[in-house]
Amino acid sequence: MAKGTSGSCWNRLYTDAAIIRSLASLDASTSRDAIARLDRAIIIAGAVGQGRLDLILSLIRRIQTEFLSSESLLTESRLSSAHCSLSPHLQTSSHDIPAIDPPSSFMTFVQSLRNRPFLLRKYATSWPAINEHPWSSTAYLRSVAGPARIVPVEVGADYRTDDWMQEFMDWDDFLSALEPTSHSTKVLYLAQHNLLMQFPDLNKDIVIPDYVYTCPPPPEDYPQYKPPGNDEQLVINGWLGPRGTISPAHTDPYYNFYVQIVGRKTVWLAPPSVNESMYAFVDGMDPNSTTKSNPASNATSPSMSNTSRVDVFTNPQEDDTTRSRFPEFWDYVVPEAMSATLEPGDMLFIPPGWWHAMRAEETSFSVSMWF
Ligand SMILES: O=C(O)CCC(=O)C(=O)O
Ligand SMILES: [Fe+2]
Repeated sequence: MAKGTSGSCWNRLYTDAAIIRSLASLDASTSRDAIARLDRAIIIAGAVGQGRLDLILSLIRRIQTEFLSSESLLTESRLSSAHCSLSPHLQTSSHDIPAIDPPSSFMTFVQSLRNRPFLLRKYATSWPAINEHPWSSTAYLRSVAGPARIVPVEVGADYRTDDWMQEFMDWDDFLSALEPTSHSTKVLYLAQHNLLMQFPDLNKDIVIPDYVYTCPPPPEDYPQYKPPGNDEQLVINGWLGPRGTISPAHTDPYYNFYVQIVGRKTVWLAPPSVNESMYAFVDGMDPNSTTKSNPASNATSPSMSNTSRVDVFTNPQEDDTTRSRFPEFWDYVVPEAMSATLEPGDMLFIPPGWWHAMRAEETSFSVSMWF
C-alpha cells in the first residue's frame, strides 16, 4: 500500500546528520554501525539532497573496502525452491486475469488497455535479473550489496495481525533465512522497499518498460488518479520473501507494472466498483467486526483504510465463518474478481484503485513499478 511522504526538510536533516555522524570517529570497531546509519538515511529519509545518495553509496563502499573487505560474500544458494507445480485455484475469484500479446503501440495501451488488468506472460524472461545476474542467486544478491548492509523487513505473515512488526535486519542474515537450508521459523518479508536505490547495481538487471513513461490519463473508474509525486513520477519497489507471505487485498492510487522475477506468486484482483463490499478497515474499528464500510468515507487511518478485512486466500470449505462474516464479498466481489499465478518473467498490469492481494507460492522476488 502506498506510504505517505514526510517533510523533506527533516529528511534532509536526517540524511546530513547520518553522514556526519557516520564519519565522526570512524574506525574498524564502528564501521558496521556507520554503514547501518548510512543505510537508514537511504531507507528512512530517502537520502534526499543534491548528490546525497551518490555520496552515501560511495562512503559505504569506502568503509567496506577499508574495514570489511576480508568478509566473505561467496556463500551460494538458490532461492527458488518449487514446492508444487500446480497453480492453486482460488475459491474467491471467478475469472482468469487475461493474458494478452504485448500492446501493438503505446497509443493502444493508453487509449484502450489502461482501464483493465492484463498479463504479459514471459515479458521479462530475457532480463539479466533472470539470466546473466539471476536474482535467485544469494551470492549475487550479497555481492551487489557488500558486507554489513541492513534492509527493512516485515516480521509476520500478514500486516493485519497483532504479531506483525517491522524491523531492520542484516541483508546477509535475511538472505540466509530465505535459503532452503534455513531453520528460520519467522516469516520475514522485505516488502515495498526501494531496493534498487539502495543497491543500484540491480538497476542494470531490469529493463523498465516504456509504458511507464506514457503519462496515461486517469482510468474511467478512478478519476482521482495522479502519478507519484517524485521527479520521475515513478516508484520502483522490490518484494522479496518466503513461501506463504501475503499482502492482503488493498488498493493503491497508481498504475502498476508488476514483474515476477523469482518463484511463483498468486495474484487476486477486483475492480474499484466493488469498494463497498470489500469490508475495508476504518479507524478505530474492532478488526473482528463484520460491519460493512466504505473505504472512501470517514477513515482516519490512511495506512489501513484501503485494506480489506477479508482473507481472499481463504477456502470456505475450511473456514465456514467467512461467508457469514462477509456476505457481500461473496455475493458481489467474487463474481467480479480475477486471479492468476505469476511465473518468473511474467508482467502484470494493475490500474489504479483496483483491489489486489498477493501470496507467494514459494520463495519469491518481484518488482513493482508505480507510475
Ligand atoms: O507483492 C506483494 O506482496 C504486494 C505488491 C503490491 O501490493 C503492489 O505492487 O502494489
Ligand atoms: Fe499494492
